[in-house]
Amino acid sequence: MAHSWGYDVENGPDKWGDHFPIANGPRQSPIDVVPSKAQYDASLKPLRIQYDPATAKGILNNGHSFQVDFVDSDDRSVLKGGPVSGTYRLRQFHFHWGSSDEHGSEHTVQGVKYPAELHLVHWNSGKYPSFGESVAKPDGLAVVGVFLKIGNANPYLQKIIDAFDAIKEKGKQTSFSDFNPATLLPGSLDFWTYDGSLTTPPLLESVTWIVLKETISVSAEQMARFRSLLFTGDGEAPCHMVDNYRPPQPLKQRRVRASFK
Ligand SMILES: NS(=O)(=O)c1c2ccccc2cc2ccccc12
Ligand SMILES: [Zn+2]
Repeated sequence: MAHSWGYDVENGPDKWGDHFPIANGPRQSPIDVVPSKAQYDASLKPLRIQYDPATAKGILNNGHSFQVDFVDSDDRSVLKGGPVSGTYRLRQFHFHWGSSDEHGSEHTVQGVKYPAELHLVHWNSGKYPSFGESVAKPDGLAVVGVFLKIGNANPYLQKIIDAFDAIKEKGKQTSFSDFNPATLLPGSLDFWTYDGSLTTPPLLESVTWIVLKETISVSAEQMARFRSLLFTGDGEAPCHMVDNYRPPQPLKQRRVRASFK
């Protein structure tokens, strides 16, 4: 039977190493970012992010999170600069969140947990012909992480939340168009960066992580809507999609660089 990883006690992060030994590898994600130990690197360029809302394609409940997928057949929505060389093309974004507002993010900042974390997934279109080709390469992927903090309702998140009724169960998807993910970015693009991995199986060590220092807002009511989604599919006993995060992993021989003093 195909391995079905998840976030329960019997198939969750502590068990992933049984089928994916790289779970104990040298560059696993997420990590706890310790700002005082991050090294300011003046050679880091400003992040250049340019997304075309017309590339938004659909929204899917994949049974682990929900993701918004983008047309990635050309370079209309791209990330450049920061710690990466060349052009990385936007593929999808998704979130991780908790069962309460006290936890849910994957990265933490000196032990501080946020209620949710947004991941914008990009692949190295300047060097590889496709996402599939890039996903296992050490410089194949770049993921921008953005922390969500409880505050005012976020009108840009609301457009995503309004689609949740159509994707409540695992496997459900619907069209999702004319959306600019740049509206989900904070005012400052100051970031920490380090070499890491996918935070879900297959945990491939192919991600340049770019974790933004500034948060975006989400209301407690909006977070409750995230928790209305289900891990389970039609006909299964319903299980709410919550706590779909991997805890921080050992930093090992890595350094974390900061784009700001
Ligand atoms: N949490 S994650 O960003 O590592 C991640 C991906 C990262 C890179 C490429 C594809 C990814 C697909 C994911 C699908 C679900 C959850 C995390 C995912
Ligand atoms: Zn993620």
